Amino acid sequence: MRAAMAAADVDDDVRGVDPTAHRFQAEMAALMGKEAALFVPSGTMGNLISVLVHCDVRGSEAILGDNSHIHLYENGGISTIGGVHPRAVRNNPDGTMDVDEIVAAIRHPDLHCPTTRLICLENTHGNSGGRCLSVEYTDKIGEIARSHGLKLHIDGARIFNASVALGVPVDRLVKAADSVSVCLSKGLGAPIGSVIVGSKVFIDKAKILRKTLGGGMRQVGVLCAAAHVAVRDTVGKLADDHRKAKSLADGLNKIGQFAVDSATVQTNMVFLDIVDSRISSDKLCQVLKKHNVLANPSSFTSVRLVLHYQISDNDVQYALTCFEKAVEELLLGGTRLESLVDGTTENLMGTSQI
Ligand SMILES: Cc1ncc(COP(=O)(O)O)c(C=O)c1O
Ligand SMILES: C[C@@H](O)[C@H](N)C(=O)O
Repeated sequence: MRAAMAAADVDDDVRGVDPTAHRFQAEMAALMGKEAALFVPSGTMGNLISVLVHCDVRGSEAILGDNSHIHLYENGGISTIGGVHPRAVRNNPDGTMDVDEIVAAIRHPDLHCPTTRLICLENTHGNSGGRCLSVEYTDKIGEIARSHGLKLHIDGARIFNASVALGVPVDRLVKAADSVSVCLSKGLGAPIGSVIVGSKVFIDKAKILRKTLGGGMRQVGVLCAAAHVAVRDTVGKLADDHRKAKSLADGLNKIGQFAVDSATVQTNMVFLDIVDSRISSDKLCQVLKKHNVLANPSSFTSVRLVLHYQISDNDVQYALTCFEKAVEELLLGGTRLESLVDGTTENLMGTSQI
């Protein structure tokens, strides 16, 4: 990937003449079954641009999940920057929103109300454990959008994980969407960036908005070269990430203090519940970090683990031993573990980021 970056043929992308950016964008548009594509610095900007292009009239409203990334983790950008009103609909545990609740949220013309212009989905759904939205569900929401004169955007930060887990080609999975934002810098392993895909008219507007937001980049071919390698070489490794996630979940379920609903482990994420009240997620993550196992508390009693292709099966087994040691330390007050860790830390495997 670094060699591809160094060798990239580059020029000024603000003037639209970076050849590697052109090639990568054309490749992604074809792969996703859309007319055009645009490289952007982040998934947050990809979602923001997409929503603002679809909702380019004052008083617009976007229907989105109350547990979605756009609604929770993008600083409310669609409102604070774009003046778009969010209409949050309850996310189900599987990441979907009930069809009838979406339909009920669509505004009827009324002097008192914003105008619905967009429905946003998220696939896979991050806060639901990386679960996949089916192609049937996506098509159904697309049909609802079309029949009501609305657009459909998919936050596809991990859309390739969904495609691989479902066994559905990615262009088929997003066929109903008017736009998709795809993260290259997550499980695909590129150092930075996302790409948005849609119609040529949509992408032409998106390009202007990207510049407005300060996202116009110059020799961006350096980054697109990495992104090309990521899509070419890593999509084929995602199924193995998913297999290792299930292996991690199975191992965690053998430790009495933890529980994982294995049915929710569909891709590369594992959300574990701590079923021993003596252990908090913060403390657990702190102890794991001492052993180079990086995890995020997702609530006081649950922890999120995300796998990627550089995590080996041995790393998964190593992580499981670290969970066992963490339990000992947190329940025994660190007596036995300190002696264990002091004497053997340097023998433990290298950095294993789970
Ligand atoms: C589902 C989802 N959408 C969008 C984003 C935003 O991506 P970025 O961190 O590149 O802004 C993330 C975060 O990583 C995400 O998990
Ligand atoms: C928090 C969010 O921005 C990030 N995508 C994550 O899943 O960790």
